[in-house]
Amino acid sequence: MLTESTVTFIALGAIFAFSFYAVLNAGQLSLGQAGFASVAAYTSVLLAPDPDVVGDLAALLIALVIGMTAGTVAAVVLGLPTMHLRGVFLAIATLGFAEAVRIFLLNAEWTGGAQGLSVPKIVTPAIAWVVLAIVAYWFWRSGPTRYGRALEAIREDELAAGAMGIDVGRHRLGAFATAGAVAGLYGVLWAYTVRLVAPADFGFTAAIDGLVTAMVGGTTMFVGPVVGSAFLTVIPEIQRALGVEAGWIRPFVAGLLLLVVILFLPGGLAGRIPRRIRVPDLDGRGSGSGSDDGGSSDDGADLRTREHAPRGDVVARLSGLSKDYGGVHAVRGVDLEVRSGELLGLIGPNGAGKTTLVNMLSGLVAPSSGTASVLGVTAGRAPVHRVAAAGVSRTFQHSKLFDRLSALENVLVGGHLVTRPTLLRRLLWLPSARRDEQAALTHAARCLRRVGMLEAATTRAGALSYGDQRRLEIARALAADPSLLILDEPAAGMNQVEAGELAHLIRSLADDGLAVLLIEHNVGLVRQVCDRVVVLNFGEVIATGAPSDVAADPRVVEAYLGTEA
Ligand SMILES: Nc1ncnc2c1ncn2[C@@H]1O[C@H](COP(=O)(O)OP(=O)(O)OP(=O)(O)O)[C@@H](O)[C@H]1O
Repeated sequence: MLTESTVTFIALGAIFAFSFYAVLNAGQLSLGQAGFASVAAYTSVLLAPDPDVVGDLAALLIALVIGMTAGTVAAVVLGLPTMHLRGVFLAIATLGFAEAVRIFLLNAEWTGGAQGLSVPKIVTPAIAWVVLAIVAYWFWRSGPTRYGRALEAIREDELAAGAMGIDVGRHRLGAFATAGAVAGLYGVLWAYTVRLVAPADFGFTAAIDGLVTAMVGGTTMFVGPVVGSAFLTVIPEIQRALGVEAGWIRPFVAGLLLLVVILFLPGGLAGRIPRRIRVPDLDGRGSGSGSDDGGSSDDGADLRTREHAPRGDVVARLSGLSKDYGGVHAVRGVDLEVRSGELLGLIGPNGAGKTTLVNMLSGLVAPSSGTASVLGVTAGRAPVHRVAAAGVSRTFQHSKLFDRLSALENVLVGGHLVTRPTLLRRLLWLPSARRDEQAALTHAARCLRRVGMLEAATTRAGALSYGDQRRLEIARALAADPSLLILDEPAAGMNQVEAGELAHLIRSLADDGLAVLLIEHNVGLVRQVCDRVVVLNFGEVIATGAPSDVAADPRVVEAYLGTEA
């Protein structure tokens, strides 16, 4: 039989685990939650009114609000200087913060030192579970929103998320602040459950406990923390029922479970629950069946969500653009214009500087000298998500898909810039949020259909064939409704039939009025589809012109195509 306190502790453990889930779901490993919880607990215990004066429930509610605010403020104050840190560096910095808070609380006089401060017991199992239900509701409703998907995209591939127009820094700080707020709730509930707030309860062991609970439960599904907490809290009960008294069994089993989860269940226990996403019925005949014919059934006009420059207008102007890496001149003094509706091929031998050039165009790499003006934005000065917002979308030489998300979810993230935020409206259950989510889904499904991949909508991106992954990257880039689409070796790894279909697709995109910059080693494909070709060699433009003229240029033949034979 579960005792009343076990039931309460399952809820508290789950709430604390949610504070880890909040950041792990966005790909950040923070161990500062115990610090946020203790700041929240002490602040609320010191500031909240006496229950004898205002009543138990009112006192607890005020304490929870104070605690949540204190936790959020602590997280933002810590997050601002540490958000550029990644992985283990962030973990160490946040752990350092939590330890500093603990040592301070231990040694300050007004905190009662190691003895702590006594607190009235107010929290009942019902209260703990109501708070848990509210926290779980937040994560349940926020998951399938534009915001929730952006966080998952950052977790899967931060660079690609930025290139889709997601402000990575702001979203990471948002996740961190959420972790602070939830840890704050936990700190207050803990204090008003155990009748005490003392530094020992918010040490390293507490942080690891929260992390293990979140990891074991699962960090990709909102029920994970509840599953993890129930599992780990119940272990001692089972032990007791079996008559085993050893106190080391729970931490031992927890450690073992963490090992098993990391080795065999990277998504945790709840990760085994399949994610469901309904593919919109685009033509009233089921999810794409019969219409998935490689892109002819959805013309470009259907995917338009914003105004574009008229055909022939310059969308990108590069002048004297150069990039040096130490002594390596990757790109040297490139002058180039790209126009709307033009399919421009960029070719050159390995190491010629093609990727570096498009990385500068898309804002990923700052030029050493020269300027690149792209759709009104100066590349190198604007962060990558601003360049994307201006209308630049791209694929990458090495696939940068969000592997654990389905094909449809990948494309939904691609539509970040052209869809409306739905988080607050979904929390309030407003019908307009449902309509907007449905519109985003339909847009994503159309993009998938455009590249002939609607039938793979629910397949995990990581499980797709190489050729399909390349097409999915194009669909994801198209979902942003770009004015300039940069394709970095899209045909790499494709067979001849697939490359032929791809050529047809790329040509149709330019015919729809898009400016397409195509980097490709497949010279046949470039000659077949491009209006104009630019050849780079050792970072310099050695030829520009119609594909047939460029192919006949002796410098190109020598530098790139080898001998004339
Ligand atoms: N981050 C970097 N640091 C140092 N050198 C770099 C970096 N990125 C590129 N380079 C160098 O710059 C040059 C151009 O590289 P880049 O990847 O742009 O060429 P590429 O034409 O795209 O080649 P490939 O066809 O093989 O992809 C190469 O000599 C490369 O080693």
